Amino acid sequence: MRYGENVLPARRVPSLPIVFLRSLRDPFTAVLAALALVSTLVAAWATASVIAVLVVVSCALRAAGEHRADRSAAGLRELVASTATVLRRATAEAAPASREIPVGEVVPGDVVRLAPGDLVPADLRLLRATGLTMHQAALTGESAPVAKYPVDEPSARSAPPVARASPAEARAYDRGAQECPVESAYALDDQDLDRPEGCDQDFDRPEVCFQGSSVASGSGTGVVIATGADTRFARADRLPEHDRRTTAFDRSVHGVSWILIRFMLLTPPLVLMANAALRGRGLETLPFAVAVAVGLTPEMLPVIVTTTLARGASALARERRVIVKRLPALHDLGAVDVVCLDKTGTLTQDRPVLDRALDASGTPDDSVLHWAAVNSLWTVRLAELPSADALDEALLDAAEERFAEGLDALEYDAVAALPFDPVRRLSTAVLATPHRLGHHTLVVKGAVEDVLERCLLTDDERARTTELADRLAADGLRVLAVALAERPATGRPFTAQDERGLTLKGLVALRDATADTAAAALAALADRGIEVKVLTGDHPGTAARACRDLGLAPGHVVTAASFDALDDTELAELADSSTVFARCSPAHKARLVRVLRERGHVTGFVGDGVNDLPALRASDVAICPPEAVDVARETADVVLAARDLTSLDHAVVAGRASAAGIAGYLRITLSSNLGNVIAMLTAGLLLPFLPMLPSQVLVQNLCFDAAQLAFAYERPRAAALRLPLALRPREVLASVTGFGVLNAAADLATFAVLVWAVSDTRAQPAFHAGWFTENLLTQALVMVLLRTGRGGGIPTTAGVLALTGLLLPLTPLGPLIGMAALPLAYYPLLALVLALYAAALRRGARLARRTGTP
Ligand SMILES: Nc1ncnc2c1ncn2[C@@H]1O[C@H](COP(=O)(O)OP(=O)(O)OP(=O)(O)O)[C@@H](O)[C@H]1O
Repeated sequence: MRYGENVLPARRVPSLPIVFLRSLRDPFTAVLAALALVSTLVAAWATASVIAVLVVVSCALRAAGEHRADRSAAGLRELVASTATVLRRATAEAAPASREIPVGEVVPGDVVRLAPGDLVPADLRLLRATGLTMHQAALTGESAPVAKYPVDEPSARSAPPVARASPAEARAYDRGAQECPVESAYALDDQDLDRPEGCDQDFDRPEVCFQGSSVASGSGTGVVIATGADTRFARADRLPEHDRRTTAFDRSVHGVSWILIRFMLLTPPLVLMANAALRGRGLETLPFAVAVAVGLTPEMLPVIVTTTLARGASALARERRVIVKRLPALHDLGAVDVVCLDKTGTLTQDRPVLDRALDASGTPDDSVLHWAAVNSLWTVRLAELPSADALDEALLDAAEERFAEGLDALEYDAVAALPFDPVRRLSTAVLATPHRLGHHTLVVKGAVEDVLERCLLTDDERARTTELADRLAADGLRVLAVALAERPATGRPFTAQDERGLTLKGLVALRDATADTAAAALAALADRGIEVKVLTGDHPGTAARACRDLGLAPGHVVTAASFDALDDTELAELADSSTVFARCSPAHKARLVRVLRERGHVTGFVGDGVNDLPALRASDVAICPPEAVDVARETADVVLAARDLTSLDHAVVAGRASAAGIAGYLRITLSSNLGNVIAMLTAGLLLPFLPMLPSQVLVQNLCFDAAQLAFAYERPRAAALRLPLALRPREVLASVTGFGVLNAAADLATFAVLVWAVSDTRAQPAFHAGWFTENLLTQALVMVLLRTGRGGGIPTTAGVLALTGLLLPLTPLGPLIGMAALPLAYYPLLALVLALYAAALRRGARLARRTGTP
């Protein structure tokens, strides 16, 4: 292949060595490496080597897990990858035809068609455009859509953003495919290939659509000028930081990690100072201080997190056909307590059929359908949309059926079109008025309020039409108003300003059935303690009726215009207490999601259209059905199973299972580690010698870490799946501190036993062995008694850990790391301490379950 595959270099799955090197950048690893360095500097070779082993083992495990996860995520992404619509000839003689091809197969010279919601598959120079606006936020950071239009001279940047087709172009539409100058290709000229270098202002070029951007509205046709690594996106050395919001995962797992890292960094100086002040010890305690800090680290956290999430995601894909594209999103799904959904295409099928066409007085009138269909036909044709949107398609189907001449009844000489745009909620076609030379007819259709606002009507007429539309909407119908206007032909391009002083023609009402699985899905979400909110661009009446039909009480429906004046705090309150929000623009939907998140809700958003894009980006978890437009699928973290909204419930359950696994691991590891650290510090100050040698602390750590890998294979209990599971660092740490203190009490009781049993406190090796054994036994107990799930072989693993604790000091390895056999009298007393500890742990775990503490 001459140009290679059209894939961004960054999109390729990184190789194992690269993933390994990347895992070294983990903050825990960095701190461990720093501690190993400190140990090396003071020639504490044993400590340094054990830490190095810990680092290598945890990084290798993590890299293997991540590499597997990356590969399977790439495989899963592939399943929902977007395609591009190109014009190609099958053979050199054949006529060019429009076809969908994988984005990777796009080559320079291909002619690509763009429609709302499409991702730009490569860098394109526009040949034609109609009302085309692009989201370029990924390239420029600018969130408002920018207009794109072809210019004769690529350098002529002052051309206005027109939404116009020349009459010749319009008439030639049907011949367009035959005339299109393609082979697989369009003859690229030097100017195309001479792409300007370097400066970001390239992105301002109106005639070029850049890979990395997506179509906000309108349509266009362009020739590919660069693919893969040659695109401006791939070559840009400075792109704006992708402002991915901080998600629930960042706040919980990362939040806990950073608190721990601060503790780890503080521990060595504190241990040194305390030992110096109270025991007069000097730098010789440094290896011990380092070991204590290492003892606090949950080294396996990244491994457990990656493995748990990757296993959850691949099971979800296999069993439920739900694709999780960004692994931490699975954890976030478990924490979601509010799900916002758009209505059309998510709760309804988005396969509307015409119900009736009425004039302004409510009398059936086929001419209203005629003009609505004329608008649909010409906005779709002139905009060269690869496919009509569902409302337009329904109107065209109805017209074909209703009028004897079928679609021929709609043939006019069309001049221009302003395609539908979810912000304006209108579409306009401009026709050469038949038999009136020099006059144009504007045919406007759209949301009732927006069309009426542009019509010449008395207050009475306006009120009557609004009432009629409300009645139709309350019946669950989707209502569009149709209006006309005649204008003298001026030769200047048509703009939105021309849609004024219209004459109302009437209303068309369409029926859209609710999605088959929507009612069951809403009930399942409510059962799981998730609040559902509907955010739609549609009429409040239609939205309320659809919700009622699905068993969701709409309450008072809030319209977007009514909350524009509210500040964020007021809106957050309103958003919290209301269920349905109608007439929302894309920005309204995003604002609602944002204020809900700022109020502390973990918010998922399910949407399928371009109008949902800002809200998808603003949410904690962006979710879409597989039929969603390209850019929604690209933005989404989770793509649901085809036509099955109940798969959202399965995804939530899988999310809660992973979050519960991670929470369980954190509680067990951290409480155990914290207990050990508190006990060691206290004992260190009371004893004339170190309570454990650094190498012993680290070996014990290694054994515990290895045992904990079992947590990645645990299944949660049903109780853990009942409610949203948000890990809040403060709550996690409070519960960890409680169990940690309990653990430290058991350790210190053992310390007392040891002082008694190993009567000669100078018999350090026996003392160390006693404490080593007790530590691993208490850790085994914690694993069994504090776990929140089932399976995963935890009891067996805990058994092996306990045996290691009992037997290791007796093996040749014992003396090697400074341990000796213990007197037999120690064991019954140790059993007593453990029994008391187990009883206290049970009570604590019951209490934590009752109070819902993680
Ligand atoms: N092709 C179209 N031509 C003219 N008007 C349209 C067209 N499509 C939608 N509308 C009008 O614009 C309104 C808003 O459309 P938008 O696509 O933003 O949301 P929606 O499809 O109604 O609902 P949701 O936000 O739930 O997907 C619609 O309710 C309808 O009145």
